[in-house]
Amino acid sequence: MSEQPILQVRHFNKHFGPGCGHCSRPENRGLEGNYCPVCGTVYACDDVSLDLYPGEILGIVGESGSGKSTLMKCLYFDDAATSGTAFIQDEKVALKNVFQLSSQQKRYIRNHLYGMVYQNPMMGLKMNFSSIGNIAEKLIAAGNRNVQDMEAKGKTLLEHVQIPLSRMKEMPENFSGGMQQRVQIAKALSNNPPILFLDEVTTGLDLSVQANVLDLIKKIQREWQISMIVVSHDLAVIRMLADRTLVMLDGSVVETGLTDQILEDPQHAYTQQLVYSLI
Ligand SMILES: Nc1ncnc2c1ncn2[C@@H]1O[C@H](COP(=O)(O)OP(=O)(O)OP(=O)(O)O)[C@@H](O)[C@H]1O
Repeated sequence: MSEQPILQVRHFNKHFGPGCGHCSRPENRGLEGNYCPVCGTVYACDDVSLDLYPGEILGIVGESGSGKSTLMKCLYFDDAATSGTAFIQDEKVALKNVFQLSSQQKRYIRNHLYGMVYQNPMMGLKMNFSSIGNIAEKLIAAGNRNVQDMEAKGKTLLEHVQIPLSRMKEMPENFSGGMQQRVQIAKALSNNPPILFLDEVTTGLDLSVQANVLDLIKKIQREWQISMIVVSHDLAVIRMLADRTLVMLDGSVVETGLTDQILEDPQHAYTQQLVYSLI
């Protein structure tokens, strides 16, 4: 791929705990899974590097506890990275390690460059605001002030994610799980972000609803050319969406490549297990 990545992460670490003589040297960690048996420090993400290219969907797959959500949370600044670098291709923050920016600069990135869709809609939506009010909230954070413009934009987005406009004044708490996810997606798209994170967005939904949300994500990617990172424990979801895939196990990346290539010729024993479970 010749283009520059829109997001480049290098040697990212997120550890929970103080570390000790037994585990603090990477070459001699002696971990059990992802934690130190001596001091209990959890190495949730350990030396993770990735590139996200313009307009692609990068899938991150791994079992529960492999560190996928921790990676998303730190990239989205819901949590602080322990160490490592992340660079975004944007004139305001170019060449700056975004993990080390001020909270004001991080807010700029969240409001203008990032969208996030959480597994739990309660984390991404204000359940006691109307659906269109949720979108307006994000638009206001991104600097919009014109009420008519915001209403027009909110309606367009809700239509785009197939929420009937007759229900736009309703609170998401009245909606089904699939509808809540679609409102979350509309909200996440409202600031036209070049980068969208989707963390287990179909987990817990019925299969038919899941298929509907996955189709919507594919449609958005095709039409808007947004770069996306899609996290799932389910390789079938990643297979449907991702151009390239990164496989995580116990906080580390064990395999990365084109999704088709990983599905056809998995190299790591854990990836082989994941692929064979699809058959
Ligand atoms: N605040 C925390 N304190 C201590 N350990 C944590 C904390 N948050 C996450 N962990 C640990 O970090 C590891 C990675 O968790 P993470 O939630 O990122 O995994 P995951 O792959 O997203 O799995 P799941 O989808 O089940 O959340 C786990 O061992 C988890 O217990």
